[in-house]
Amino acid sequence: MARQMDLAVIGSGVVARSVATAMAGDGWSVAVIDRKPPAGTCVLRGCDPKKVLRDAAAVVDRAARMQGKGLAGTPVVHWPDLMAFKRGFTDNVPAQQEGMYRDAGIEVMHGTARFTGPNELDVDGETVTARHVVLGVGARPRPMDVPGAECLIDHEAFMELPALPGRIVFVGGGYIAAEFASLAARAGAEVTVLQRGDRLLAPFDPDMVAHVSGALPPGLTVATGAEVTSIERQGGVFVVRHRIDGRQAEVEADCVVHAAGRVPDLDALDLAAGAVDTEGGRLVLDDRLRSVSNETVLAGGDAAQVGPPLTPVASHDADVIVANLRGEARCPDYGAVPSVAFTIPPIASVGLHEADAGDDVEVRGADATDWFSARHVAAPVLAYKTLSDAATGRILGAHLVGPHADEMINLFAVAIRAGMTVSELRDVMFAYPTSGSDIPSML
Ligand SMILES: Cc1cc2nc3c(=O)[nH]c(=O)nc-3n(C[C@H](O)[C@H](O)[C@H](O)COP(=O)(O)OP(=O)(O)OC[C@H]3O[C@@H](n4cnc5c(N)ncnc54)[C@H](O)[C@@H]3O)c2cc1C
Ligand SMILES: NC(=O)c1ccc[n+]([C@@H]2O[C@H](COP(=O)([O-])OP(=O)(O)OC[C@H]3O[C@@H](n4cnc5c(N)ncnc54)[C@H](O)[C@@H]3O)[C@@H](O)[C@H]2O)c1
Repeated sequence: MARQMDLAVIGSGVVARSVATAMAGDGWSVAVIDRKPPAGTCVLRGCDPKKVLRDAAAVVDRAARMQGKGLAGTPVVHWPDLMAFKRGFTDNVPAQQEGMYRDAGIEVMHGTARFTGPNELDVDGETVTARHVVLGVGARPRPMDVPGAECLIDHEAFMELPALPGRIVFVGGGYIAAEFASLAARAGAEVTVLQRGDRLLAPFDPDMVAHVSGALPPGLTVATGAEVTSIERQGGVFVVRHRIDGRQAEVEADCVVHAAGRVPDLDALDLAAGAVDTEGGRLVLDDRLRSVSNETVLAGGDAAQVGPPLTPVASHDADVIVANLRGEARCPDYGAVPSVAFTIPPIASVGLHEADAGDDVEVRGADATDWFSARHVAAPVLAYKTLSDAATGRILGAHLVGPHADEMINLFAVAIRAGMTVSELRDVMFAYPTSGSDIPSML
């Protein structure tokens, strides 16, 4: 006997939770289906646990910088204790989420969902029919076609390691490599990042990235233009071979981590059976996040990757999906999505990039490492770049690196969303001495 629902949501992350609770609140019958314990990537396997590890490593970094400046004795990361502390933020969450769903009258199904018809799903042998299906299935590590790829562990396994390996290689040079390498090096590992591209952190301003690359801690080596060609297990050690500057090189490691990008996790869904079109491994969606071939199916977040695969985007997509399920006609707006890579120091970005700016855009930027905000914490880097419309003064973009860049970027996001001009933002009184009080000098 099939379960008949108004809405089946596949996934239980940011997209799924928001859509499911909103529609259940409207009186719809809703099922949330996940093959993993509910709560999704950000809370259980991504942003939150990563930030716990990273912020502990940042304490070590800050203390090390202050040696001889009033602090003596550097703290060390005790990995097993840090893991236990991290688990305090994750272990209870699935049960809490199940309780929350139950209280909201939402059915939680554990299993892998796949389409068996345009409005019908199979969930490990159980049939669910639904007027609408929302795909909040997220992303998975991009399959790597190199010999020995099975030796790679992913970020999830990395965050479960009982002990920090002595030597770690990260394959890739984006968010995951930069953040995890940064924290692992501060935690005491010898870390190598093998990045195929010509710099770390391609989505960020190249000048800000250069500051991050120039402030790498001891124990962290970044090789750019390095394409991994094979990984070989030799006893308990891995040999990671790569091509760099036209020659072959190799590096040994105790652990090799996949950080080479994530793709929408669509394979298990049998989308053809659901009449849901894909192209090149991506869903084909209209401007309201509906499948072009089956309008009763909508998708958002990392599964859709219409906007950048970030939590605030997943949350925004969920709002758009809810509006469209309610019969409104809403399109997503990805203008001014703030983004932070929680490297040590953090790097942040919002809005227009210099590379995309025309002649009518004013760009101001500087190395501000000699400002008080950096000097009083012995920070090795503080730099900024701001962009504004030359004619109207409207703020269009901001790119930051250094202490509190991760928080400051939100102030710029507010200014851009609110359509503020340079003179309006300069007029704001910021509490002093805070990093926010540097903002008028950045404009
Ligand atoms: C290591 C890491 C760190 C990150 N840090 C940040 C950060 O600091 N800031 C930020 O903004 N973003 C960060 N992100 C990105 C952010 O986590 C994602 O953009 C966000 O979680 C996407 O949410 P979602 O709802 O689209 O999917 P997810 O939260 O990934 O949910 C998808 C769920 O669908 C389930 N699923 C998939 N297929 C099926 C199926 N066929 N049947 C049943 N269930 C299925 C999966 O088990 C999963 O639980 C990070 C990502 C990673 C990997
Ligand atoms: N702080 C955050 O917001 C945060 C943190 C972690 C992850 N994320 C999200 O998760 C997504 C996935 O992260 P990611 O770091 O895996 O991907 P990414 O897309 O950020 O970076 C992948 C990098 O791997 C490199 N690469 C690909 N194949 C390679 C190979 N064979 N050899 C060497 N390098 C190779 C690419 O050049 C690219 O720079 C990101 O796009 C991001 O949106 C966000």
